Amino acid sequence: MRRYGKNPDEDDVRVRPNRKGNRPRTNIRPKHEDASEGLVLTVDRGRLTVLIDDRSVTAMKARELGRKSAVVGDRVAVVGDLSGAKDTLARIVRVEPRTSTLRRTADDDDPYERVVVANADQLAIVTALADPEPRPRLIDRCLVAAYDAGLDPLLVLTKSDLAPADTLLASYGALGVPYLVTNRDELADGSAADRVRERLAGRMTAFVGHSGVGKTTLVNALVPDRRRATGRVNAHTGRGRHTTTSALALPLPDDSGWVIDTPGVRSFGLHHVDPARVVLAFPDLMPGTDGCPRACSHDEPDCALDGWVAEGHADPARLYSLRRLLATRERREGD
Ligand SMILES: Nc1nc2c(ncn2[C@@H]2O[C@H](COP(=O)(O)OP(=O)(O)OP(=O)(O)O)[C@@H](O)[C@H]2O)c(=O)[nH]1
Ligand SMILES: [Zn+2]
Repeated sequence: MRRYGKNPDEDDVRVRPNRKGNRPRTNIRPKHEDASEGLVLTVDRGRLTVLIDDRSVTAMKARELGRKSAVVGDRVAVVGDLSGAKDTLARIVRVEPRTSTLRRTADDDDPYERVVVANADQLAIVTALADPEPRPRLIDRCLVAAYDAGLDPLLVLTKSDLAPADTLLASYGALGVPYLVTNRDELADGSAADRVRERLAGRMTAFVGHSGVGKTTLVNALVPDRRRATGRVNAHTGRGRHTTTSALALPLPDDSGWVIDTPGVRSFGLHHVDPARVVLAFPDLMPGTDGCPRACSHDEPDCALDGWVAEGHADPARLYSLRRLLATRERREGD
């Protein structure tokens, strides 16, 4: 399996090495020194909305980018008509190196990776405590994706007015994932948004969750002028509805960070995940992997972690949690 972007400095472009060496790649890319820097706010059918200074500019990929894609959160260089006026179309000539790349596949055996967002540093995993019922496997999968991409996870448990959070929290205790619990009253009086906002300060946080968990309600509470922001974006993409069909980056008030709302997910395929990166999120277990066979998945009989933990070097609940996350890749139920 080919892997991409495991190195945060690595580009997302899928260039095959020139094995034959008969056609050296030349750098024909014009310099575009006059290009302006922008941030991709959303993507809709090949049209990207890019924030340049304070303007939303509609742009498309320049041909020279080839198969390289620009996704929400990408920093890009843009040329052409940058006025943001109606019916203008600028060109994206460069995608800057990403600090992170959150990916998913539709299914675990689906090799087609889609990049969900670029440059996020936190993943808010939104789960309702009821209506719809929490789906721990989906949470685990999102956690694995976050760890793989190097994003800090944040668990946001909504609708605690409908069901208590203790059972779910107990099963995540050993993982040490930071969490917040919100309910309807706190949404109404603004305290839910205030508490969530504290965790978002200065960060770019992608919100993921199953449809109906209250993600949009929460994001709207965090970004009070969202309706205006989405309205503006829609004007440029020509889309009349404001359903979340593409990820959308929204600035938090007072320049205090970015929220990226993403469409509700039913599954989070992990075909692309490298187990060796998941264990990096368990620094307390890392020394125990020294005795592992080469390319150990840490979920196999020869894994040295069992013996090491049995010797008392780490909390067995931590190894159990790691194994649970690693095992979530093997399941095929689609969640
Ligand atoms: N009881 C209760 N209902 C809530 C709470 N938060 C949101 N809801 C309701 O849950 C329903 C779904 O909320 P949305 O914000 O649309 O859910 P979503 O996750 O954005 O769903 P998609 O847009 O389909 O991805 C709405 O009817 C909300 O009013 C909560 O804390 N308590
Ligand atoms: Zn191992």
